[in-house]
Amino acid sequence: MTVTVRVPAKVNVQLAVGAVRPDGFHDLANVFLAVGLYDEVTVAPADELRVTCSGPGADQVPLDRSNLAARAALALANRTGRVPHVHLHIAKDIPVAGGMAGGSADGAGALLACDALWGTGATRAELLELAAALGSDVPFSLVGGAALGTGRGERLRELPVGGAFHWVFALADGGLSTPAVYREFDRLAAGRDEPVPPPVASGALLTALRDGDPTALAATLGNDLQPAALSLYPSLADTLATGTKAGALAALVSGSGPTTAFLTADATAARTVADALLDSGTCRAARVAQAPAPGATVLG
Ligand SMILES: C[C@](O)(CO)[C@H](O)COP(=O)(O)OP(=O)(O)OC[C@H]1O[C@@H](n2ccc(N)nc2=O)[C@H](O)[C@@H]1O
Ligand SMILES: Nc1ncnc2c1ncn2[C@@H]1O[C@H](COP(=O)(O)OP(=O)(O)OP(=O)(O)O)[C@@H](O)[C@H]1O
Repeated sequence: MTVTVRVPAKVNVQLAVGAVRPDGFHDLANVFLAVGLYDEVTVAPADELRVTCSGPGADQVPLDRSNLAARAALALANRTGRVPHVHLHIAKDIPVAGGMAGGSADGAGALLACDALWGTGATRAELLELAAALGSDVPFSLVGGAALGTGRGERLRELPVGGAFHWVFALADGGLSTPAVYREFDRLAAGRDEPVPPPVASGALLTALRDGDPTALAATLGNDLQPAALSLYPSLADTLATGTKAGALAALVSGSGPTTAFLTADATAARTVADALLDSGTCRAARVAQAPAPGATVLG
């Protein structure tokens, strides 16, 4: 028997970052939106725990026990008294180290797939607690749709979304390390006179999401990690400018980057922006995707 779970990528439509906490994490007001780019995690019984990976960037994904899918299987087995002898296969389509929660998606996918394979009977709350222990973005990968994440981003309140949003994602060469981007955020903050304000979700942004209004959403998008990502990867500014010139309603760095995200008015505008980004040579690839997308889902 095998179980396959499909899990979406995310873009942060608002990422408000507070000061660094004593535990090294930052308090966030993190408005997640799941987008229609997916990894698939397939689990099957095996003689020992084994991870394989295929798809773009698969060579950069660790196949040992540091892989988030492996860690998820081990955590669930430990919690429910199972032996974690499974083969996990990850079919990657979410850019690796791209700021779109690819590893988190695989962690959430493996949790749900192993849960279904083993019939653990774990509750949704237990799966969410295990997910939060794996990483700040992992609970959202389970939930999908749109949600406000507080704390380090792991405490979720699901949000209503009133329509489809059309996005383009420009994939960059190489990746950015999430801890390095947060460290750069701290370095830039230390150079300013005012302390970092507490992170607060924008009411106007939540209304724009609820109304399914891309123009209003474009006016309220924001990513406090963007200056840090641009500082570490300055040429992203050219990619952002190219998409804006091609008619995107708004352009921003996705999470910790280096993927850049472009909100467009409709599917036609999305295609135009994607073509312009590709022609410009300011990115490695451009992908069109709709949001919101459902969270981790067992297929078949
Ligand atoms: C940038 C985002 O993707 C936006 O959704 C997330 O905040 C990062 O989430 P993630 O990759 O799941 O991060 P984790 O695996 O929990 O943490 C990795 C590292 O990122 C930094 N980190 C992460 C989340 C947070 N609220 N504050 C942080 O400072 C810490 O250095 C931490 O050691
Ligand atoms: N299943 C996995 N898929 C991809 N990377 C993984 C996985 N498990 C562990 N990693 C490690 O995590 C690092 C970050 O990869 P990931 O694709 O999750 O980045 P990201 O999308 O920028 O993350 P986030 O948006 O959550 O900050 C990789 O460089 C890799 O070493």
